[in-house]
Amino acid sequence: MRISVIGCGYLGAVHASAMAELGHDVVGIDVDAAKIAELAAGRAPFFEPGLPEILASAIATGRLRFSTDIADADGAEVHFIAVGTPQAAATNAADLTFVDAAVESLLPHLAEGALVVGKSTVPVGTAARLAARIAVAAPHASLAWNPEFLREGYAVKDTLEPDRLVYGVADDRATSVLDQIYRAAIEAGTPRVVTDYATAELVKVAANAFLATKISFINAMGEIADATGADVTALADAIGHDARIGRRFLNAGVGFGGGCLPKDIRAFTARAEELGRGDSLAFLREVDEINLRQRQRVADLAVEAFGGSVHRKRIAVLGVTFKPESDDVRDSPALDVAVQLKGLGAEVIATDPEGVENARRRHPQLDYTTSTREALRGADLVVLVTEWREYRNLDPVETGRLVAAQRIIDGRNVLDAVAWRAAGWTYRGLGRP
Ligand SMILES: NC(=O)C1=CN([C@@H]2O[C@H](COP(=O)(O)OP(=O)(O)OC[C@H]3O[C@@H](n4cnc5c(N)ncnc54)[C@H](O)[C@@H]3O)[C@@H](O)[C@H]2O)C=CC1
Ligand SMILES: O=C(O)[C@H]1O[C@H](OP(=O)(O)OP(=O)(O)OC[C@H]2O[C@@H](n3ccc(=O)[nH]c3=O)[C@H](O)[C@@H]2O)[C@H](O)[C@@H](O)[C@@H]1O
Repeated sequence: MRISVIGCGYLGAVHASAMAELGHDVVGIDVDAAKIAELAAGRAPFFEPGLPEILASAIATGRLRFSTDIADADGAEVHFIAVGTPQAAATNAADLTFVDAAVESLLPHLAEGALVVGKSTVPVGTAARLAARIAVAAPHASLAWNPEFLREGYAVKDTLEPDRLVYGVADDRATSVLDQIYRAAIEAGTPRVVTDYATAELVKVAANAFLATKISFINAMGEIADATGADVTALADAIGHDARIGRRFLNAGVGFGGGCLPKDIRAFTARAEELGRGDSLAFLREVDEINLRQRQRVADLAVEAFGGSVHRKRIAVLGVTFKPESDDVRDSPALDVAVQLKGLGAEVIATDPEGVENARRRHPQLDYTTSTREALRGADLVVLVTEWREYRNLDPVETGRLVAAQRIIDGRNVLDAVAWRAAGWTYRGLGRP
């Protein structure tokens, strides 16, 4: 099928490449000329494992092009909307400016029978509003909402082999068009839920709200464990054996960040309030607060480690991205901790295998290095906040030779506390004795 993908960020660039990989004829469109120049040259503008390979192979087939000109969407049968929906500047609500602008810009280019397919995460009610707009301005076209569940770091696999497909549609034709697009996944037995717009929009935010709640739940248990000498990791293992609970997303630590979970739970809460159902999602405020407390807790542990002040202490912060296998620093707990410590007067040296460039752009006041050894050398304290494999595999004895003082805070509870203590380190985890 002929497809356009409007918005080529973490979601859209992967989606465009994956659709071409599946055999469709795709044009990716973005207003960011630098991003489009990179993509058109076959280079991924951000770190995402597997993307460079499918990008290059799809471009080589001639089935994938990139453009800054919305007119290049002309003639496509399906137009995916994959632009950002960040938190609005002054409120918790989602900023829909980009979605609205993308749909407006598409209207003159919609061919007879074209299907606009929303992938961006939006507040419930957005699809119905946009469908009404399309019905007036381009009545020969229609709309579906097809939320995306990919995880950064696994985006290519998640796009090609999704857990499930969700279609929010107003008619059967939209379902059959989406079935053609996702034929390979459907033939592989991927569950598919066909529903209305509102349910499809809600499925997406409900899924992220559930994941965020699961993480904050275990972090709340971690706070209680801290107060009682219990071990939250053993607790998570034990409750995780119950198949109804499950062990995934029960890793206590510095908490969740990124371009999605934090802003999605806030936007969901804001939307519920607009709908007069604020009470139903009041618990998500608590989920947010528990989450933000973990960042504070790591900073507090650092201060505690020096008996009350980090002033002029050299602190190595391992990790700046919101999670490993990504260069994304949006709402990163790791970067937040580094900035807090710097603000308290510490000499922070932050390191990350992929995120330094993005972090430096946001927080130029910090010192960065891409070398773990350089970060560790002479440190009075080491703070592990993003669990890249390289940091998980650090050898406590060898690391001990690099630092000035053997103090470590394991903000992700991924190190072997016994081994680190045996090597002479003062080890602190979160919710672990
Ligand atoms: N990043 C992720 O892992 C996932 C993101 N989502 C959702 O997908 C949406 C996009 O997220 P990301 O890709 O992370 O954001 P992003 O910020 O990386 O990408 C958005 C892109 O849209 C472009 N854009 C903005 N206005 C435009 C316009 N009028 N026309 C063309 N391009 C325009 C921007 O230049 C940018 O490149 C959000 O709603 C997000 O919640 C959903 C699932 C996964
Ligand atoms: O809507 C989105 O954009 C996406 O948001 C998340 O994906 P992502 O943000 O890429 O990352 P996750 O793997 O979900 O991790 C989110 C955050 O939670 C943290 N986390 C995760 C798991 C855990 O047990 N503990 C924990 O603190 C991670 O470190 C990270 O900061 C969802 O997992 C995706 O399904 C969804 O599509």
